Amino acid sequence: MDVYAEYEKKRCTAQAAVQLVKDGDWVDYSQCTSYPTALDKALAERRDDLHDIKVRNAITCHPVAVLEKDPENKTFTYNLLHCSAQDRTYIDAGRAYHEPMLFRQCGSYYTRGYAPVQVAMITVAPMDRQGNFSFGLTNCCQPELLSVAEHIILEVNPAMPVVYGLEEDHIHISEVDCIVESREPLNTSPSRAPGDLDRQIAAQIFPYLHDGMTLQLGIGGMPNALGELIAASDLKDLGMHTELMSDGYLALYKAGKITNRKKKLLRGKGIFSICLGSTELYQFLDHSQEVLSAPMRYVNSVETIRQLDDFISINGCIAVDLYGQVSSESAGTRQISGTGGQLDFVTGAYAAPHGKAFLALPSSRVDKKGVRHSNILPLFTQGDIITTPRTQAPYIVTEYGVACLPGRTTWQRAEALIAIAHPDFREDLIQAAEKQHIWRRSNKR
Ligand SMILES: CC(=O)SCCNC(=O)CCNC(=O)[C@H](O)C(C)(C)COP(=O)(O)OP(=O)(O)OC[C@H]1O[C@@H](n2cnc3c(N)ncnc32)[C@H](O)[C@@H]1OP(=O)(O)O
Ligand SMILES: CCCC(=O)O
Repeated sequence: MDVYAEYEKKRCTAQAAVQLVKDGDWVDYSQCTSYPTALDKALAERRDDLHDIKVRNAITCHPVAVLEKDPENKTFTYNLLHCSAQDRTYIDAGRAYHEPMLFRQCGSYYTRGYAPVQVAMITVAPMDRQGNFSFGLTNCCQPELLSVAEHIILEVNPAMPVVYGLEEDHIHISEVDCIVESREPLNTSPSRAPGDLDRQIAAQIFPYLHDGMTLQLGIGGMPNALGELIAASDLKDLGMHTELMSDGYLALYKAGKITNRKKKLLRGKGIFSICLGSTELYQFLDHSQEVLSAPMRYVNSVETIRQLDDFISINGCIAVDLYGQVSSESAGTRQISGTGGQLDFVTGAYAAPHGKAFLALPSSRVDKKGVRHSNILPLFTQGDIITTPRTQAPYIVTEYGVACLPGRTTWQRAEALIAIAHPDFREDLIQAAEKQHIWRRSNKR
């Protein structure tokens, strides 16, 4: 096959490519940095001649053309596997919907037929001489999505780095319907910079870290603060096995902290599944032999993580109740993010020899009226979604300390969690624990 002739045959404008979309279709934008910006704009222009188009995506970094062009959602329904700050604005306005998932299972929703896809539109790197397009920054569920899509449109962008993968890391031109060339800017990080509170929380986790461990850092300000702390520390020979590759890891690579030399699995290689950060991070990954991508079903699999000795997982959460139930994705019924890989990594870290998972949160928050609320609650009553059940609750961290929950009774949990609650709320929490019959007379006050 002459791959260049094939390329010319399939190359077209975004407007021509989106003619593949038909009434009633599910259109999948994949996730995060593979967002097809030019195709999204072209699809939006078809608002008046299409009907009932369901678009699926995750972690949107800028306004979505199909929603901006269709303010009454007459044609397009937007569905999200994981939510960013941008996505929250749409969900809050009743203009988008969450699709709950576990990241390690997300690809199987496609292959088992639960998540239909008529048209997949993804951004990839330019074609190589063999006719392959690298998935670049988003490996994620790309293999499964592309295996079931009835039509595949590639948005080829020279800004997308070529990222080598463990196994599936590209698509061949023979499998593609249309190719659209684009120079749209890639999505860059919407992640929050760390503040003082994040640094205080990160400092509580720091004593648990040691040379040679393999690290998974989640999304949010606190994991970024921890990255800063480690970069400035004496720790050495760390490994990277993470769902999300972020600028926190770039800082660790630049500081020489990550060598992957001590990893028990894939020694010498850092592994990720999706990447979101700065342009500098994307350039760092281009043709890297040290950092490889892999599908989410591999990276987040408990079977994989348990082979990593000394595995430490650190993620953020929103609220915890005195039973040890953790909500990391909603505030009441307000969808904030998603389960993402949290439960995968909590489960995997526990299975790994010497593994530990930390879920971190500020002990309280002050609302817009200046009123302080505890993030450690007697019990959840407002419809909050439980991301990590109490049976899997790991180490919970606030700026006041660390509560280790596995193997602890209800009264021990209540005591450990109240000890790391904001001091203004501890007495109320003790009274609530007494009423809930999870406070023992000999508990400390
Ligand atoms: C990389 C991997 O491998 S990822 C695997 C792990 N995945 C996960 O852990 C997923 C779940 N966790 C998360 O998504 C994040 O860690 C979070 C949301 C818990 C924290 O992330 P941060 O960026 O630090 O959150 P931040 O403090 O900026 O708050 C995010 C939003 O939640 C709201 N929020 C946070 N806490 C509360 C609360 N207690 N009550 C009400 N709202 C709250 C904030 O107001 C903000 O909303 P807005 O931007 O619309 O105003
Ligand atoms: C991009 C991070 C997704 C997750 O929280 O798992």
